[in-house]
Amino acid sequence: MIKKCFAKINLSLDIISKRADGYHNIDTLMARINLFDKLEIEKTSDGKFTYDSNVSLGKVEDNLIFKAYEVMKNLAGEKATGIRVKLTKNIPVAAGLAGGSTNAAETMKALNELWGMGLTKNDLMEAGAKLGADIPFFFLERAARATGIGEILDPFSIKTPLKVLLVNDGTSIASAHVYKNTKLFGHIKTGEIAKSLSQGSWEFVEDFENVMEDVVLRDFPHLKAIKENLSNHGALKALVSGSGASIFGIFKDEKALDRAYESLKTSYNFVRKVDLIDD
Ligand SMILES: C[C@@](CO)(OP(=O)(O)O)[C@H](O)COP(=O)(O)OP(=O)(O)OC[C@H]1O[C@@H](n2ccc(N)nc2=O)[C@H](O)[C@@H]1O
Ligand SMILES: Nc1ncnc2c1ncn2[C@@H]1O[C@H](COP(=O)(O)OP(=O)(O)O)[C@@H](O)[C@H]1O
Repeated sequence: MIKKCFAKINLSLDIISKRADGYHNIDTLMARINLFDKLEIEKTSDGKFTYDSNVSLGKVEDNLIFKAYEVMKNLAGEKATGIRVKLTKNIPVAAGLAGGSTNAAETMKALNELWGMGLTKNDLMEAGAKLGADIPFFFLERAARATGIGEILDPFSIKTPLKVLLVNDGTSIASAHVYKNTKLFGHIKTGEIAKSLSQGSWEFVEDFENVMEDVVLRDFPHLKAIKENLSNHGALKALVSGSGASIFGIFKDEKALDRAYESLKTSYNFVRKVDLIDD
């Protein structure tokens, strides 16, 4: 079975409060983009987890695909089998694009089908939330306003034809570091931004904001040039996605997007025109 694991960007991201469990309540607008890892999963009769990938992600036990397998194995009981997994990674890692989370979610979807478990979307969301805050979003398969730790999902449509250029220079950033250091939050008009996007308006694009950006740009100052470059090339808005380090530019005009792409593509590791697929 082959699954496409789509990445996400956060069009806007606010923190609402710090929780007693160390996590944070957030208010964010998330949309999947047409950048994906290819995940191939097949059942085996040896009872083992066998893994192969085009990139090295460290110990297999730390891989979210393996963790998702373990969660599903516990839920599947006697229906569980060994599996062989092949991951072709295209999504930059630790980049604010939720590459690990989307891999985990698609593993869970695949095993639910391969093992005939009959779990509902809600069952999968609940099980996925225990593995990572960003995972439930990938079961929804719609753009969403995410609150709580990211697991409370309110779908919305994006009618504004946003054109997006995504840039990543290879910097990896740990989400926990950024959450811990972000001090100014709680002021983004998330509801108004979502409403305006669902009406096809451009009015609130200038209000897109990510409260984590100050910490990301303070601790990784070389990223400022990417943001500036995107703005100088006509992006209406250039913003860090999630806890970084990917930065996306929002364009209205296709030609400006093309010019920015041509100019930046040789300067950074990863420069890609992407579409939002949840509209
Ligand atoms: C910041 C966001 C925005 O979409 O995305 P990324 O930049 O990682 O893509 C997410 O909240 C990342 O979600 P995810 O990466 O699934 O987080 P988890 O694995 O559950 O948690 C990693 C660490 O981030 C912190 N964390 C995460 C989510 C949250 N609502 N509050 C937190 O404080 C905690 O310190 C936690 O130990
Ligand atoms: N299958 C996976 N793909 C990517 N990263 C993974 C995976 N499994 C575990 N990780 C780990 O998860 C962390 C976060 O990676 P990722 O999900 O790509 O980024 P982000 O949380 O910034 O969106 C990294 O430290 C990475 O090593």
